[in-house]
Amino acid sequence: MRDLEHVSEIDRVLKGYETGRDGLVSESWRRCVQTYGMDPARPEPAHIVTEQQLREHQEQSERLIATARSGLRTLFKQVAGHNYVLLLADAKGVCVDFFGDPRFEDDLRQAGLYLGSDWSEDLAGTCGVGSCIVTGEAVTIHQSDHFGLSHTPLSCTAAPIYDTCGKLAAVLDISLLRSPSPKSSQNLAMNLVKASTRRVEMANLMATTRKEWVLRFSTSPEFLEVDPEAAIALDDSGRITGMTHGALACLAPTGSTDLIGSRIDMYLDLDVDDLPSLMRGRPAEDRVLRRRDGGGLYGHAIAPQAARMARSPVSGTLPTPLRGICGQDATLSQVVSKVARLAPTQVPILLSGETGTGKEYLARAIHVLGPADRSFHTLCCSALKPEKVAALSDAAAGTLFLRGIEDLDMAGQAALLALLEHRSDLRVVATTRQDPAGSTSIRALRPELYFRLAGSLIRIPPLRHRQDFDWLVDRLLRRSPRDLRLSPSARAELSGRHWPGNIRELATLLDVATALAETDVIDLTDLPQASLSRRVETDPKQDLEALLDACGWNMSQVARRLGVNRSTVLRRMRSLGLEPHPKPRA
Ligand SMILES: Nc1ncnc2c1ncn2[C@@H]1O[C@H](COP(=O)(O)OP(=O)(O)OP(=O)(O)O)[C@@H](O)[C@H]1O
Repeated sequence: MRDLEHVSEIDRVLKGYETGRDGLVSESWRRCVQTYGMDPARPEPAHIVTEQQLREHQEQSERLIATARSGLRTLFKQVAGHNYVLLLADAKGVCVDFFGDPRFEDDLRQAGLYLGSDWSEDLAGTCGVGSCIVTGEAVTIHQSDHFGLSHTPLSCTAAPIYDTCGKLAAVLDISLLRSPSPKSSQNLAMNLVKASTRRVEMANLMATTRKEWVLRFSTSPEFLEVDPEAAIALDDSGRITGMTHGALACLAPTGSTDLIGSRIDMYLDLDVDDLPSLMRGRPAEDRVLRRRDGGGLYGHAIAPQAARMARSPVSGTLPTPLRGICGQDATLSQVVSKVARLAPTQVPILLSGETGTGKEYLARAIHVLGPADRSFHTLCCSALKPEKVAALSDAAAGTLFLRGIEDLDMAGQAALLALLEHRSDLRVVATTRQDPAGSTSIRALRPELYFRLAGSLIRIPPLRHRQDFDWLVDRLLRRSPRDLRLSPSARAELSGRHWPGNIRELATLLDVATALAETDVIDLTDLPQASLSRRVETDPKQDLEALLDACGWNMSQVARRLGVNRSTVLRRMRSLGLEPHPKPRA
């Protein structure tokens, strides 16, 4: 009787009557009859491929099966007690992996819930795997939703697994031989299967894109590191080379654009050089990504394995995390290429430079280039409590970042020494705002500690001495979702300022100017006064000489930077005993 009802319902649906079935089920029934020529009244046995064919299907999906297995085993453990079976089908619908209770093997085999069964829609009719392949969506095909009478006791929930190029690669199906009547009883199964496919895609992306950056997304900071919603892989130029299916919804929720091959800055206000700042080590709440359409989400970047293992970069081919440190500045370029060679080692590094010159920023890049999956521990040396240091004795291996070692008191020094004595797995990157050669506070450090901290000394020049000011301004402007540029006069005004707060001061000023600018061009009037210009104590001769160096001894350029005329520059030079060079220095 029930069989007759089922057949007559399919007949009515085909004639255009509304019977309350889900749209995707009615569509599939139509395909079964009109496209595949199936007859609902004729029971179809399960279609099982030969052993040889099964081997071929398994070989083609070998890598995906290997990646998926541990996730599927975990899922099976969660649902086994409720009599579910798990099938992994390939993109053609053939079951290539299977988890089920061996006690029901005969029943499962008969129902086609077994290795080698072919669940493609054109053979098996409306079913979880087949309909999922046709629609590309997660589906529940519950009992009489099935087209064929032999499948109507089953309840099948299936979700697609996409490869890293966005092509359907497999289907994960969770099925019950017998289930409670309401379809809603399968809502939990639907959530479980969707979460599992997301994780399989994530694991597959991580396994296949080892040489690229991976950027994971979450709409909540709490889940960013434990269960991200989606991820993409990026090459060095910021082009998307791989993705999980959810990335489309995260990056382009309103359009179904193909992400592969496009640049990340089409979707996010993000440059590939910014990726190191999205790595583990900063609180997830601070790793906000701004979408071009105005929305926001949280990002977690994972460095390419090749970059993490980089040994000695050929000049001009800096590892990605260091490319955002400097533009065309001769002094800083040398510093950065030295850092690139030191970074993959365990050598302690002491970074010196005025406040805001980017010492911590560089320290984080060094950390990224070290061994993978290590922690970044920060200690501020000013008023450092010995207990804070002692708390690190059980901390995970990684980088120990010491901010401002000139502020270390005796108790802090003793605690640090004790820590470093037994933690050779903590690589120290320390900073100081003073010149280690001339600083009395640094000279006062206990020598056995100093030599543990100052393996290699790296000096970061102040912003006013850098030749890549324009590059840095443009880089900082790109952080804004607006496409802003500086007018030439505003640029000249900024390049002439003293910048005692260095990059930090410049970044803050640009944030203010961006907020004030009424058009796409930041003009002189949008620039806040140089109110932060509390001049730092510097040697005027050394300062002017460094500026002359930065401008290749071009007087006019120096005059523009200082906001004075050329003759004033010449006068200052003479009064400080500096002679104009006959030709510009390199
Ligand atoms: N290359 C860079 N690109 C973009 N932003 C940068 C860069 N270098 C530094 N910054 C930004 O400038 C600010 C100051 O950098 P950072 O905190 O690393 O300076 P610092 O030298 O450690 O300062 P302090 O000695 O005061 O602690 C930060 O907001 C940082 O994100």
